[in-house]
Amino acid sequence: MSSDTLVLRRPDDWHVHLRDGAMLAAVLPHTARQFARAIVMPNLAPPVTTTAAARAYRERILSALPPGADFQPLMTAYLTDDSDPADLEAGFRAGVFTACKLYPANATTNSAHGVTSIARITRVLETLQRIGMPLLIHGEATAAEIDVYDREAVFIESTLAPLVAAFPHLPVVLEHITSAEAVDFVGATGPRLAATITPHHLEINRTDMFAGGIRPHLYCLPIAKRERHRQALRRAAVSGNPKFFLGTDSAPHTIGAKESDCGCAGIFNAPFALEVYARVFDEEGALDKLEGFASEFGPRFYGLPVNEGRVQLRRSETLVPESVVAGDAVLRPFRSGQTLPWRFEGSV
Ligand SMILES: NC(=O)N[C@@H](CC(=O)O)C(=O)O
Ligand SMILES: [Zn+2]
Ligand SMILES: [Zn+2]
Repeated sequence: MSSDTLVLRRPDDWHVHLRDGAMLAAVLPHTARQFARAIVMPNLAPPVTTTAAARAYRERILSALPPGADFQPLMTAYLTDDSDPADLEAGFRAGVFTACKLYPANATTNSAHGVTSIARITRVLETLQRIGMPLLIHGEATAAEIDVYDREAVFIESTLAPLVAAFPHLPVVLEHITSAEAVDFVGATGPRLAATITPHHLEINRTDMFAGGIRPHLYCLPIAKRERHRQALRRAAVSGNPKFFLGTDSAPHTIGAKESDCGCAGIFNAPFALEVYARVFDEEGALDKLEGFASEFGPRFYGLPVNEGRVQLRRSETLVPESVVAGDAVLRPFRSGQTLPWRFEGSV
């Protein structure tokens, strides 16, 4: 393999929003082109809270796949204060659910039905620990008085640390980490705690959100932090530590919903996700660490086999278009207008 081509075991995306209806049809081909499997977030409106709803959503995803696509959606259950542990267990044992998702109520997009306090879901957590079903967490404290840039660190201290201490055998993924505090906590805690890292949090800091004016397409939650946090995330991603693996958090909203008086949180990065990760690992002199991060550590954590196929990236300039037209919707992809140094070429 020359240094201008990069062949990887087929990667998976361990955190993605595929949405529903016309938006699902528009964004799914981008994820299915680059990834073999994806952990599909359940924050639809209404949210996917039961095995029956997840089964139906999985069918809609499979029906929306382009002909010939080889892609497996891995479904998650949106936890509420009223989640039924017996249904979650049945859905997990039936192979419908891969994991449960904990949104603190009102932490992010479509989280109004989320969990209001961990004490409300004690029986659920006991069940998950007993059956080995992973708990995926949007880790932000939600009290209005907490500064938005501190919400992840406060959540770790006030909620995550006691949770992992109370449930030491529960597999937990702290999703889309954004801070040095998260890197340090995940690194220092036992093997049942892992974290996903997005392409955008590896590339942008909070100042980039205001470069020359407000940049609504760089607004996501948890919000990008100071440069020192971005550097900590980059070190974690390229470290070869299997606790840190790929999760794009591709979260499409229409351009209209982003460029608004009260714009939505979420960055649509699915079309060029691997190209951006490759640029980051290349800049860090760590292209040899990309395969573990993208294709091996996630399956290992979830107890799933790694993919058998291989994909190729080539060092070749790739212009990211200004927009991706998706039926009636127009979406702005992450890094629109930029030229990326890598190109995803598909299976080899
Ligand atoms: N990341 C985001 O900013 N938005 C996500 C929700 C989430 O992952 O928190 C979305 O669904 O739009
Ligand atoms: Zn989230
Ligand atoms: Zn997300």
